[in-house]
Amino acid sequence: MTAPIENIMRTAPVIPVLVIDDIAHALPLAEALVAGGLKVLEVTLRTPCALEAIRVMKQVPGAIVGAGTVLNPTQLAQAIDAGSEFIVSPGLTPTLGQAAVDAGIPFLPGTANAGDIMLGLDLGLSHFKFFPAEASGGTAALKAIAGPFGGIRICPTGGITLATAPNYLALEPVLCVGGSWMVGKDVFDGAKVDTAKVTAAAAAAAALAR
Ligand SMILES: O=C(O)C(=O)C[C@H](O)[C@H](O)COP(=O)(O)O
Repeated sequence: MTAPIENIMRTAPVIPVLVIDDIAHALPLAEALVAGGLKVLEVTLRTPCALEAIRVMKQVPGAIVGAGTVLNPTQLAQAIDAGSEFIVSPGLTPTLGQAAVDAGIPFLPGTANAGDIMLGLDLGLSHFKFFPAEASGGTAALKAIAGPFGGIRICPTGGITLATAPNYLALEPVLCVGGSWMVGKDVFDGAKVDTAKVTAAAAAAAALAR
């Protein structure tokens, strides 16, 4: 069975947010990230091969593969069918939230304000993505928004880098951060992936302290 979302968030300090344009990238990319210590992989449903990429990446020993950019119950069902072990969304709607709760799958919905978090609490959720973290005001906004909600745990995502991640990871409600910085466009050359470069960037991210 799927692990609760808190266990997933505590697995590594950083969740790579991946956009897979070429299915040939899926396996080497997942292997390189896991080799660097980033085992939790979020595959965004932004590309035609995303669901297939989830299936492929799940073959990598140690990888915990989930779907990102899940917008509605239809995509939720597709993501679960592909074997996703957790679900991430950019925002939270009552329909998606209820469907995720009913499915019993670990779920990290996007929130950007107190109302979003209150909707999640009403659904019985306690773990949230804070998105878009930098554009929404960064650590100052996160601290202010999380303030009234004692028990919640947060994964900020959006505009975070290796240099800024520690500022978020130092905050009490933050269990991990999400980001795409460790897989730059420059690691792809046609179907090939510069796995050494990805593993090195992943290792730097995995070494961040919480
Ligand atoms: O697609 C989604 O569901 C999202 O929520 C967006 C991603 O989380 C960000 O695009 C990652 O942020 P960057 O590290 O700034 O690239």
